[in-house]
Amino acid sequence: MTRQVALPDGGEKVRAAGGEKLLEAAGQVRELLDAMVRLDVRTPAAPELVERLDEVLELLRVEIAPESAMVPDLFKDRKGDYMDRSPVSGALNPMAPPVSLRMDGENGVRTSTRLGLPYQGPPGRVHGGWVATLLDHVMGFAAGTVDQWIFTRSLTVDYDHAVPLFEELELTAWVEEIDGRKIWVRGQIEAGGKVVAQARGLWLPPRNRPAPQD
Ligand SMILES: CCCCCCCCCCCCCC(=O)SCCNC(=O)CCNC(=O)[C@H](O)C(C)(C)COP(=O)(O)OP(=O)(O)OC[C@H]1O[C@@H](n2cnc3c(N)ncnc32)[C@H](O)[C@@H]1OP(=O)(O)O
Repeated sequence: MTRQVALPDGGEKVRAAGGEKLLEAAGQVRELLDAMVRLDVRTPAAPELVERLDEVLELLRVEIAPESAMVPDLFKDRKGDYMDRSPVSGALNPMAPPVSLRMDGENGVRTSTRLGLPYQGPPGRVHGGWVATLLDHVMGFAAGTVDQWIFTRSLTVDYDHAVPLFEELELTAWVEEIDGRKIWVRGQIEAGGKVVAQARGLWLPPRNRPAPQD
């Protein structure tokens, strides 16, 4: 198995393919998500919001692909386009903060991000599930192989301190050990120069990859 890291390109390919406006729209929906969790329940803007969003959804209903068309074939399709829709680093997925990754030496990846209110768990802190998601994602890329999919088999997270909202978070992940198919990875999140969460995990490719056709 070739272990080679391939990082998402932050929407560069989407832009090159003429998707500039769609990226802009994804940014607007991201802003909308943030606005939704900051509105008062009795906001007088609600009726108009419903009406306008209804119009937007009507516009999209004729354009969107069926769900099944958006699920890549595990053994055939390339990962690149799919990554633009990822819930963590997908430039086109408004749920994604998004997190854009860069290399950190030969065996690691690094990123920084800042999470707002849609990601709140305990007051002022990032939801623990999202802490694990961020680590899982960044560690998955550190483990990444370009020639096939790779899955998290085990992930143990230590929540050492609060992971704060509204502050720059530094995420790093690096390969600790490779043992045949098994890739062991470590990851951590720092805030204000202190490690606030750390993780260790095991990544594996699927076992039953079919033989190449030609
Ligand atoms: C441009 C794009 C690039 C993209 C890059 C991609 C990055 C994507 C980033 C996104 C990231 C998002 C990430 C996601 O969202 S990944 C989504 C969440 N994960 C999954 O869905 C995975 C579900 N599991 C499986 O599909 C299978 O289990 C897999 C395929 C992983 C392995 O099935 P396999 O058939 O191989 O069998 P096995 O599972 O029994 O076990 C295999 C081996 O492992 C050993 N073992 C297990 N646990 C432990 C343990 N705790 N300590 C020590 N050892 C442990 C175990 O003993 C065995 O060892 P051995 O007997 O073989 O010696």
